[in-house]
Amino acid sequence: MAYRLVKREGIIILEINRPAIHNAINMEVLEGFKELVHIVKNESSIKLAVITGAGDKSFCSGGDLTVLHKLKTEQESYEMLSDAATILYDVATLPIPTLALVNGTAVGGGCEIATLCDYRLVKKGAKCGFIQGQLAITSGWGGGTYLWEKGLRLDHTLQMLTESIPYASDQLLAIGWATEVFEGNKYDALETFIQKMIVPHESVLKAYKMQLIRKWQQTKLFERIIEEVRTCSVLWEQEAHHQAVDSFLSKKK
Ligand SMILES: CC[C@H](C(=O)O)C(=O)SCCNC(=O)CCNC(=O)[C@H](O)C(C)(C)COP(=O)(O)OP(=O)(O)OC[C@H]1O[C@@H](n2cnc3c(N)ncnc32)[C@H](O)[C@@H]1OP(=O)(O)O
Repeated sequence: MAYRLVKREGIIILEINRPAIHNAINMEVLEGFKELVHIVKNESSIKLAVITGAGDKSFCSGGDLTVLHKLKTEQESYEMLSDAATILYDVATLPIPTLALVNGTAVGGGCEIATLCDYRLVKKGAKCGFIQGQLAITSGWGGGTYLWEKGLRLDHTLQMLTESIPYASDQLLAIGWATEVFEGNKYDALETFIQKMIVPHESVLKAYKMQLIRKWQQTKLFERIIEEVRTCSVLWEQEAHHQAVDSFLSKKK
């Protein structure tokens, strides 16, 4: 399976399970996100949703370029991008806190997925960044729009998007993108982090998450995400993007 879903003691964990290609996202993984949303919305006892990656190298390297490179036109890419962005919006607006357990590299759409979560626990040494610019596109799953919502200094937000490079864990903490940086076993770090949060009744957690979701509804976050998708799909069709993807794939061993 391209993902694993594990429930334990009020927590549900989705692990992206494609470590050979740095946990790149394909349609099967997106189905896993849909299943995560379905479970949380139907099991009121779940208090926290965690996303992580299999292995110790990567959290997620974004969209699977061996699949995505087949999409050439604005319309083809818009359909894929909007489908994924809609699924990920349902994850971001789950009625409980969400946490990215960043066990390694998170780049491109992988950095977008970590950014949409409410918390980011980042392994020391992990590198995360919006590297889409290296492919001559912008973020396309909502990640840029979510980043503007995370309360970083506006110049740091624009810098993280436009530099299109992975940031080291200490820099991610310094600019306020990482909630915490941990060393050692990721599940030990998760356990320590949630000790305090799991105490309140789930209705308390849901009430506070609803305050954020209400703000996003009132500021038309989803509409802004679809504008991001449209911008990405226009750039996607450009020759510069296709050349950048072909160049990456031609390096494959
Ligand atoms: C859908 C749109 C979305 C957005 O724009 O919002 C996106 O995410 S677009 C995709 C953006 N992601 C990338 O461009 C990341 C590409 N990958 C890398 O930069 C590197 O692989 C990295 C930094 C993750 C790891 O580098 P490292 O040198 O340690 O490993 P390799 O590059 O040799 O990778 C090993 C192996 O995995 C394959 N691989 C890695 N990432 C992807 C990917 N996203 N899609 C498909 N395949 C990927 C890589 O080709 C190598 O394959 P091999 O056959 O072993 O040569």
